[in-house]
Amino acid sequence: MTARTRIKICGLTRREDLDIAVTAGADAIGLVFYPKSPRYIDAPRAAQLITVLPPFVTTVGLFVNATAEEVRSIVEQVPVSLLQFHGDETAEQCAAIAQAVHRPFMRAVRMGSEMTGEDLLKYEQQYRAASSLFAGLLLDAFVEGYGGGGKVFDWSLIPKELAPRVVLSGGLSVQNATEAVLQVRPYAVDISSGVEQSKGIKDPAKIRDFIAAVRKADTIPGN
Ligand SMILES: O=C(O)c1ccccc1NCC(=O)[C@H](O)[C@H](O)COP(=O)(O)O
Repeated sequence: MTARTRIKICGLTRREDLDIAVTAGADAIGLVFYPKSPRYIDAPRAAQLITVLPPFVTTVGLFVNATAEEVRSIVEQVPVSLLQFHGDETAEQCAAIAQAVHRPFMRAVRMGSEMTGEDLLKYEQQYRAASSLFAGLLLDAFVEGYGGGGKVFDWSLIPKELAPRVVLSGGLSVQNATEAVLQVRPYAVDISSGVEQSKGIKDPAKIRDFIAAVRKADTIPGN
């Protein structure tokens, strides 16, 4: 029996999309609190959206270069259980904000071509040393606008020893989901544009097909 790859569906803005994601088996949902994103959701709408969330689904609040006060204001209105820092925040800034709002956090890494496996291992070590609230790295492609770009990066950059601790993100889709899981065997996968009809509007069939493709990979023994 292979491990069950966790699944995060990011950039949700509508209740019908959240219902579909949860029913299809998503383990986490991502709410983008970055005003410049086409998937941006404000705190009142986010709070309303997740009132229907059942237990055992992680709510991830996504921030880009937000201040501690901005994060605190959101967390006071929206019961997010995990923070995702997706901007240029330092380890110390992530640690301080996470500590201030008493939430664990993921650090998104924008995987430019110069990033090496060694760099990733050092990065993880640096964040673990900075905070006991550090929950892991989310590896995303390097795109303009910080994220949600629908672009894949070179998965071979991910050290085998690190793979079981990372969230693989960036340009995942129904078409490449099985291949991504079989090649990387990540702890989790994260997707946004690959399951959309348009930015911020998810596609029910793509969500269901993506989750099915990940589940199919989980049944295939291998590396
Ligand atoms: O989703 C966005 O619009 C976004 C904007 C700015 C920073 C981060 C953003 N999304 C973060 C995510 O975790 C996305 O799921 C991740 O970048 C992957 O997106 P995609 O390549 O579209 O699957």
